[in-house]
Amino acid sequence: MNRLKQLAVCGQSPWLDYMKRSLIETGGLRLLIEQDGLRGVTSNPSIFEKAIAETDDYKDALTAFQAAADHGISTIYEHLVIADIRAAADVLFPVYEETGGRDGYISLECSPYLANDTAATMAEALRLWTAVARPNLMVKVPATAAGLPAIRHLIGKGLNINITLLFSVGVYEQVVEAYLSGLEDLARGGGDVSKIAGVASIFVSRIDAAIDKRLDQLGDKAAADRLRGKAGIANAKLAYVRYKALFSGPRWQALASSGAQSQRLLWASTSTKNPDYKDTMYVEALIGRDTVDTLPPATMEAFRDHGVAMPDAIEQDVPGARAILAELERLGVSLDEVTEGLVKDGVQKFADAFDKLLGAIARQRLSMQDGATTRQEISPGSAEMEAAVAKEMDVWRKSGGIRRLWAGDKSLWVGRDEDKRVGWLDIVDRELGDIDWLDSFGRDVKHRGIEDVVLLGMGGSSLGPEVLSATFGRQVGWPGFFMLDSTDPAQIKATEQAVDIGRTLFIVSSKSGGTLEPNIFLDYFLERVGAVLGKDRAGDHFIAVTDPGSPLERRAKHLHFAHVFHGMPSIGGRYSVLSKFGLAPAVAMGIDIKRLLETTQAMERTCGPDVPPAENPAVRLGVAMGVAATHFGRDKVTIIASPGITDFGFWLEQLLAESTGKLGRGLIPLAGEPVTTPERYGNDRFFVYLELDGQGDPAQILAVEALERAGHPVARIRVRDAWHIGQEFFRWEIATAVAGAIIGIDPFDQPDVEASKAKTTALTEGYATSRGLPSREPVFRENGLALYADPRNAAELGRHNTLAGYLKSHFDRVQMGDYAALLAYIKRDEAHTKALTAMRSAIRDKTHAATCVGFGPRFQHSTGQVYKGGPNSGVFLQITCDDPVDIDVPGRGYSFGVVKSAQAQGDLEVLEERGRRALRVHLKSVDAGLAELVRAVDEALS
Ligand SMILES: O=C(CO)[C@@H](O)[C@H](O)[C@H](O)[C@H](O)COP(=O)(O)O
Ligand SMILES: O=C[C@H](O)COP(=O)(O)O
Repeated sequence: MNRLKQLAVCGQSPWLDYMKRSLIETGGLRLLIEQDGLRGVTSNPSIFEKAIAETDDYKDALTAFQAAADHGISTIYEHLVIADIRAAADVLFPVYEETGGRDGYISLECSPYLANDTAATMAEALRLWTAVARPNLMVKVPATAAGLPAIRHLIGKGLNINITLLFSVGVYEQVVEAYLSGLEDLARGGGDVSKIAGVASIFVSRIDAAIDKRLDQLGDKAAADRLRGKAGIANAKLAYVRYKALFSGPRWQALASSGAQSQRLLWASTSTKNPDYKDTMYVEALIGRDTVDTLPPATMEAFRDHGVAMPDAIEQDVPGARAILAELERLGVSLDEVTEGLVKDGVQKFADAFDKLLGAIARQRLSMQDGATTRQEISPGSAEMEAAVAKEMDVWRKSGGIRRLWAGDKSLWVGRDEDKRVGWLDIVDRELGDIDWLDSFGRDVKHRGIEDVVLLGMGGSSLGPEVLSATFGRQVGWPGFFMLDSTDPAQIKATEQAVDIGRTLFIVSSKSGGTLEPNIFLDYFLERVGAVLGKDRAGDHFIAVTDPGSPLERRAKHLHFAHVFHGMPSIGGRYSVLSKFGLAPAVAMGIDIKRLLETTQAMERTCGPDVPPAENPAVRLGVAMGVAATHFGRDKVTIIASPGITDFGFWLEQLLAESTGKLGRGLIPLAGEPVTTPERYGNDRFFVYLELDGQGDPAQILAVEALERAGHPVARIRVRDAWHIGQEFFRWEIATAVAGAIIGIDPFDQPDVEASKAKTTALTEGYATSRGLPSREPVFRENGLALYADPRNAAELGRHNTLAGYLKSHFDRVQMGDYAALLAYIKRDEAHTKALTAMRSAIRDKTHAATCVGFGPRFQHSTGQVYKGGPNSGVFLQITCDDPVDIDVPGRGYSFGVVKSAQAQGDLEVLEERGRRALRVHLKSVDAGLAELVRAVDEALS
């Protein structure tokens, strides 16, 4: 007789500890049932990892599934695995029927990531049970502290449960208790207990592997030789003794009389790990009535070939088994300690296998995408950095960092209210579900013959739409787009003059609704529109994007705005571009937001909670930036963006600076700095090169290659086309949150931006009552330029006879690892940008420091956070100017020029209060003054 068939004669059911698609498709499983008397199958994450990652069995199914639509990694995994489980269940169904539901089962394990989470395990088990929809399924739940209550609950709900990762007899007793209580719950609720089957899987060989190792370390060779390879079987024998006791007596009889089956012991981990042991050792010793033995193919083959079936072997020499375990205890080898460690280790092993499995699926998904997800490559710069990044990546993998991030686990950051700030993670799906309203708004804009759209807003409420407008360009047949984020009177006038006021739609965008700038822009343009169209009709040319219940919403309603779009309180401004803050302006510009969002969805899946760090581009990027900054002082994130997506750099500056720049830490992002040769950069840079496919600037490309060769870390991202810009928003949002966790800050607050806002408001309100701003005496004047410094900075600068002398002294304060920032409260236009760029290049080339340029007050709502709240490594030159033409803010008692002065003054005061190295230069005439300043900076640095 086939030796395997003898097991059934001995009362034991042989199951197969293995699964892969071809086993079912080729009829192999059916043959095992027919020829070997196989009665069931078990699977686990390691088994599916080998099946999916190491065979070609699933290639066609995966291709077909992805051809229909793109899916997330877990969805693909479940699609493949559930199909296998169902197919195997169907092949095993005749066994299930023949044995009256005692055998014929296939097991499917809950995600090992959930092993320490009762509620999530329960939800997952129920979901899998429903999805597989086969009566001969067993859902596997681990015997962890969190698993035990889930086991009882699930049995009570009528599920067949295989309890896995069970090692200790003590825990086994709790498992039986959960089983019995679950059945009693089910009966109490009117359920049929006779329909329930369950097994308790005791892992055998792993116990020996762990104990043998300890024995070898004892230094008592005789004892080690006596006890080696004995503990696993001894432990199983004692478990069997308990099985017989626990499934007898009145409590059990009451259930049995209602048709309940006992929960059989299943021997798992039955292949020998030590080649010195007989390969059928764990099968032969564990034969016993009413048990299951699950065998991997090689063990099954070995037993078929030369196994010896001795009935009731499990009941032989139980006193000997007790003696073995007692001797181990005497020798100081604690079985409890070992088995406890094995549960933890087992969870980690399955999680490791699951990581590999999901990683393999993620790679296969990407390889099928033909570039639908934008690619990213990171050159680490040095071997040390590569090693440090790899170490941190492992921390992220082992601690489930990306899953915790997606779950909003605030302990990943500083543990305040970060869990309430992660609404941006699934915003793309939400917005796709709400797209009709936005579309009808787009039709309305078109229908009304709007010529231009002007967005009034600051920072997170404006930089995203600015990127969208610049990246997509003007859409044929749709309005032009302008954005106003400056209180500079000349800038406001220029915006007003660029549009036809009577045919313009104004989008007032403010998340809080209380920010001063958008509110006073609204005051001004409302009056302008009213003057052209009549006061009563003015409101109809405005829409608002704001959080529900904000002061702006109240104003919008009062003024009869054409539309009010709501943001979500769980999404901070700089993370809001894929919500209404970016989408409402995009629709008004005529951008197909459905296409934009659907393209972005691919990146959302690529960076999902189920994509392990090695395959998750956002984690890789965030870890690289975080490690570069915290371990290598490379905290100057230098953004080089190709033509076509230049403005993305300004959005990214805000995201990185405001998110990470606080508590004296953070990344200092800088965009718009011209590229140069490697030796002109310090060792404090982390470069990011973003290239819009087909629009790469050859000079930038060569420069980036040289940087890589010179050993600077560089992240390269190639954006396929404009539609893929949404993917970048999403990638960088996650990467920033990851980097924030490594830096150890709350990436969702902006305390120092709020401080500046408060200061500006106080100064402007003070002006309205006193008609003046506090004034200061300059420390020096020359050629229409005046220098201002607080006493500390003035003392540090010393006394000089020339402007260049002061500037030299100021920039001499730039040390290795510092950065220099030009903060200019002047009109943002090409000529001024050019002059500031000339200055920053000169400073960079002379000092090798990173340089930043910000136009005020725009930068206050962006990089301003890190300048004030980040490391004290900035040397600031504030540039202010007289405004020859000023504009009154209607009804407020002050002008835009006053607001701008208050903003500059407030900002400088905060910088000074924070001990920053700061100097202000005031230009009487902006153009002549700038030219003079460029000259003086050159002289100072020569
Ligand atoms: O389903 C079960 C147990 O219920 C089995 O698949 C179980 O997971 C396996 O036997 C073990 O994981 C295999 O353990 P090992 O041979 O790797 O030590
Ligand atoms: O980045 C955010 C700016 O400070 C503007 O804030 P807000 O959208 O609440 O007006």
